Amino acid sequence: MAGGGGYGGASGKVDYVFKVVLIGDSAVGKSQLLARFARDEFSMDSKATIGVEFQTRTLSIEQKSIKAQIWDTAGQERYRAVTSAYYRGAVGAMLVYDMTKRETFEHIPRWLEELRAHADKNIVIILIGNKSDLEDQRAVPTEDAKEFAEKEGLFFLETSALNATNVENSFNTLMTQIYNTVNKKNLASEGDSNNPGSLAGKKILIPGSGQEIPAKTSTCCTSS
Ligand SMILES: Nc1nc2c(ncn2[C@@H]2O[C@H](COP(=O)(O)OP(=O)(O)OP(=O)(O)O)[C@@H](O)[C@H]2O)c(=O)[nH]1
Repeated sequence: MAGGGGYGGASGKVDYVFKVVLIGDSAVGKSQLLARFARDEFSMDSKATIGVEFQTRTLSIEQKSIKAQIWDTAGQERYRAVTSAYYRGAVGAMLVYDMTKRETFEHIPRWLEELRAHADKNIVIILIGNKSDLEDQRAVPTEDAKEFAEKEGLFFLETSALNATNVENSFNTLMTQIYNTVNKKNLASEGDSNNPGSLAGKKILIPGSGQEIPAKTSTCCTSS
């Protein structure tokens, strides 16, 4: 397991830590979306992920410092880590397919099923159609994905890790929605409890993350 610091958040206090998981078939671009978001990097000869890795980046949402802890695992079954451990504590998920490969979109319901079986029921989910730079090889019409996302109550965006289109936007959308959900938890009793698809006003359980954590005065190891 590898961890890392993201850019833009090296100092100062962190108000919240949100764990987000990336899931989807092998080679859809999960690792490269993470590399683009956490380090603003991209690699064409990206290796298949083995096991689990995570990276972090700190964002500012409504004057709060939010650390996104993004977990990436293998799409290939034989390299996958223990599923329930991967999902434990996750408050957000990116469900990724490759818009040039129809079967990766057709497998999305299976990934959603796994997610719903293992993750907190109030987890915020965004569906991502990656590789939008390859428009001439498109195999999944935007409308099909949009319709699916609406039916399942997911956010949806098409991205390109290669040219960075919508990568910031998709992580920001997810983190902002998680923040809003956590922020509104005190309104749970007034919330829309008749609508099971709605996260608004519902309490979200965040074991080990997402809670307000005390400000740190300093962290280790400044070199001079
Ligand atoms: N053209 C294009 N290629 C991409 C994009 N994102 C990723 N790729 C390429 O797609 C291949 C697979 O990307 P990865 O990020 O390793 O895929 P993954 O989903 O993490 O794969 P696993 O680790 O096996 O689950 C690599 O060759 C990437 O360079 C993109 O937005 N556009």
